[in-house]
Amino acid sequence: MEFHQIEKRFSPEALVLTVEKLQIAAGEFVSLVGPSGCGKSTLLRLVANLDSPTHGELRLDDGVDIERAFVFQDANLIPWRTTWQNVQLPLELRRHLTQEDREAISDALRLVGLREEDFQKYPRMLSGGMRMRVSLARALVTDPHILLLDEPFAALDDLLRNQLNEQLLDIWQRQKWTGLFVTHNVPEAVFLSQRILVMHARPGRIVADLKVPFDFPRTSDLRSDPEFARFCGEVVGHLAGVAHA
Ligand SMILES: Nc1ncnc2c1ncn2[C@@H]1O[C@H](COP(=O)(O)OP(=O)(O)OP(=O)(O)O)[C@@H](O)[C@H]1O
Repeated sequence: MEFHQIEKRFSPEALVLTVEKLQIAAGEFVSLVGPSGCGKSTLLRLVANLDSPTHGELRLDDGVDIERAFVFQDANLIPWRTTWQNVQLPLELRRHLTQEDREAISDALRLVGLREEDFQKYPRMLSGGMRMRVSLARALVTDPHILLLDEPFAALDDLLRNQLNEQLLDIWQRQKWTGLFVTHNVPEAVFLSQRILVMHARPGRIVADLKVPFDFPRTSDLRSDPEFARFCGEVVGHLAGVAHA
């Protein structure tokens, strides 16, 4: 994925996002952190092709039909559809379902930690964490090359967020889609990512591109490593505009 001199304006006088040059390799997991209004969601929407740049070029792999899936903070499930039917939706919109599709739905649901007894439940019968798992399964079932996640776990408590972070990382390690993850939570960004892009507002721009210095696989123990706390402090410094040594 390559950004070349991208600019996004919603009106001629307001430059919302500017990205001179940015490259993200296939299979990378990158987080975007920054204050409210700095253009994180706008950047994701450009990659998702839900919006287009005012200027510049955003290139995805040449000649390949890039499958993109989006997960939002709100699970956005259809209330009158069961768990299974919600996850089936993106496949059903494309084609007549095959046995292979049914297996893919079952695999996606199990991968995110849902059990067979949950498959026929309606969203109102599920907890917030389970609804988010369904939303994640609905994105994964399309076998995306790029997974765009816009604060997917922001509404969940810390314990559940940590657990879902560990599962997401585990899924990424198995499937190796390219992950673009927006969060306000610095430890979450550090735990998940290989790279963190720190953004500032007015105009929205990337001010730091940080390599996260921890190996994979990562386990929950990493969060209590003093080096983890130190690196989180470094990211916070960049957010505040104070570069750390
Ligand atoms: N469709 C739109 N029309 C006009 N302005 C918009 C539109 N979408 C976003 N903006 C503006 O663009 C700027 C960046 O918005 P964006 O949602 O990308 O920020 P963000 O960093 O994701 O913020 P948050 O962390 O609060 O979600 C904001 O000033 C916002 O008001």
